[in-house]
Amino acid sequence: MDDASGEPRRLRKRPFAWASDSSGHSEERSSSSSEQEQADDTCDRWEDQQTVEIHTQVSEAVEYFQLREQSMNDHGAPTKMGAGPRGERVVVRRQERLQALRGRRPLMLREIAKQLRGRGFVRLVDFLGPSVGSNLLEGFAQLSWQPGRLGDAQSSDQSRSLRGDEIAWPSLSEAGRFGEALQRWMQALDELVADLRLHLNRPDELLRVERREPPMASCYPQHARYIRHYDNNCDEGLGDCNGRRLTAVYYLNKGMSHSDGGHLRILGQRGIYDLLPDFDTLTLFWADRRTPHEVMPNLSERKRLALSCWYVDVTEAPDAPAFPMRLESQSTGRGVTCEVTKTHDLASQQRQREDVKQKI
Ligand SMILES: O=C(O)CCC(=O)C(=O)O
Ligand SMILES: [Fe+2]
Repeated sequence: MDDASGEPRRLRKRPFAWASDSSGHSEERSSSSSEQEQADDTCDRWEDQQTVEIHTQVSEAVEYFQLREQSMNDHGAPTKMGAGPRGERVVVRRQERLQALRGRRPLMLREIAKQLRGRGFVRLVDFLGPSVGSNLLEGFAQLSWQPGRLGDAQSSDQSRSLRGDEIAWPSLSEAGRFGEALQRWMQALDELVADLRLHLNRPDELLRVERREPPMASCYPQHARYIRHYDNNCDEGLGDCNGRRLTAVYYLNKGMSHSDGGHLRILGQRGIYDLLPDFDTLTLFWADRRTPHEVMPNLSERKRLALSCWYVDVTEAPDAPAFPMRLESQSTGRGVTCEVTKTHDLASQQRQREDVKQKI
């Protein structure tokens, strides 16, 4: 893929360059912001030589399949990083930094952009407040659910053991409190992404992201998991390119603790992070090959509930079933009403998408 400057295609950033100590744990080093930026620059440096490119791609593939094997053999093993003090401390520190910038939106946006660019994900707590979250939660009871499916697999016992969630597509035109809450959520998310476009304006970031898929609700019963995968398995225009650039997942699980499992495990460029899917928390991460991730088994009897949306670069996938997002940034916004999409027939398009979604 050529970049905006018209430079020739070069090697994609290595997706698996996280630092790991000999125990297999990864740790974020505390670093000054200039060191941090230097590290980011290093990540952005490209290799030019063809041989290096081929070698790197082969070892990435091998590494990825080893990771997948590891994921499939985990069988609900307790999480290593998030449950332990180190990984959690890092995630919490980042969150606190963001919290401190609340009410100062321009600074908050810069911090969100920095975290996304630097480690591939960002976690925002107290995204909408308890009443919107509770109305969403209430509405989940009225959705019609169906099994989530892996790319090529039928809904067999084996595929359910790899991906055990149930999914549904709530309509933004739902009546009552649920519909209102959905629209509030969608609007807040669209505004956030629109604002972030100003900070994340590279071609492989949000530059060409103007659309999003219909939101998807997910429900993981006890023991359900989702093995390691990418949400968009596109490699420089090759492979299964669905245009997804940014994944947003908003969680609805009250009173969760690490012993409940169900973490979102992100294999980021700087480490492995287990993120607790707790109530009113939003996680954003790159949907493409920069972010292998998985949902760890839900060890609790309570269902793990979330609402997701994928933001799409249609230049990568012109036929993607995606719709215009609200593009006005909140800072300059004039209160344009959130576009309401009937998800009726979108559900069948979405199902087709789920069928072809490449799972590793
Ligand atoms: O619910 C989550 O934390 C992530 C789910 C996921 O990876 C997906 O639906 O593709
Ligand atoms: Fe995913």
